[in-house]
Amino acid sequence: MDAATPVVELKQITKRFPGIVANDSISLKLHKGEILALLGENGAGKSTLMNIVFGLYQPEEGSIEVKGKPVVIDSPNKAIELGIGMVHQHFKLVQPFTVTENIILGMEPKKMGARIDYKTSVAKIKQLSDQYGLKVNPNAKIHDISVGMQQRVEILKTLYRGADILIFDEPTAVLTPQEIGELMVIMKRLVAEGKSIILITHKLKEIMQISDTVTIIRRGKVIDTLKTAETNPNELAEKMVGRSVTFKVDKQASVPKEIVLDVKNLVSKNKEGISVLSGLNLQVRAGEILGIAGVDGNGQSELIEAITGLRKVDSGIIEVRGKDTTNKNPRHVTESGVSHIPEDRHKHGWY
Ligand SMILES: Nc1ncnc2c1ncn2[C@@H]1O[C@H](COP(=O)(O)OP(=O)(O)OP(=O)(O)O)[C@@H](O)[C@H]1O
Repeated sequence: MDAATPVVELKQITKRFPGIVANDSISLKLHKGEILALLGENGAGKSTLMNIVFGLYQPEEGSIEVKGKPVVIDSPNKAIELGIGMVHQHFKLVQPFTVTENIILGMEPKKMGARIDYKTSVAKIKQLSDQYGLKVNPNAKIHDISVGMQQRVEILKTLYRGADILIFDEPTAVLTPQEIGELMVIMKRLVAEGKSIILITHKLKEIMQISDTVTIIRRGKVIDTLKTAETNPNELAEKMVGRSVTFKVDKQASVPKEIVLDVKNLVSKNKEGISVLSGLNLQVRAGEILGIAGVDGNGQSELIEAITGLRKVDSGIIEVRGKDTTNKNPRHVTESGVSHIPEDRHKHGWY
């Protein structure tokens, strides 16, 4: 394979679901040592495309070449065999197991009587961790390490299996700003060592910071492929949504009036008895927008569920315009004047 041959080339990939063309004749190329960002709004078709590359879906039309050779990727095992690894947005780790146990899980020898040499695995993981600056302790238990570190275990899992093409699915959604910085450094290190990366995202800042090339998809179609150095967030946003976008909001200072939502000392526990909301207080006044900041998984979803009646709370009070709606059903809450636009409209919405 000469240097100009893409490590992955998708040629006119089409994938249909009932009533929708999720991928419409998509072509793209990933070169060795490159970070290619796949940019698109929710529902644009990014995950479908990457699930095809990772062997989870089969396209109806089109073909794939890996390192210049036509391939059929009919399972994740086949993808791994071809050197393709996926770092999922939702980690697939067993909490009470160690880093090493998680990494070797599923790679046990098929031959009767053959055993995995745990010590050798630890040494190999240590070596990979050092080589790519991952700073992972092979003997740590997953439930004792941070989310950022867990993501690095997922990266190690792909490297351990010999991946040289890594797909990252919205990797920064679960990270703190500091962890995002660290991930960027790791991605740069991976490509410097000869790996190639596809980064699925809709975050323009990260694309500008880290990628070499951007392919924009909208409604299942490739809109454009641009060199990152030759574009800017405005152009990317316009191509992503299909109309001009302004980042400037002319906003007058709000004049908040009476309290319309009052949340007092809210406590809610999950099935394991761990508090997901621990004495939370907030007030929203008429005429104001209240923003809630936080990394995924810190109780935002549970708070929304509690307010909208989808989750029972263990103690505390929720009042809408002075009326107690604590632990009332969603219909009651809706009739009290609360509506909810869910984060994932496919999973929780009705349109
Ligand atoms: N298994 C499926 N069955 C039916 N329709 C699907 C399936 N998977 C995806 N779709 C549809 O295909 C379209 C593309 O979805 P896809 O998940 O690939 O988009 P995306 O760009 O990854 O968006 P997101 O960021 O929300 O995941 C959407 O309209 C979605 O509803």
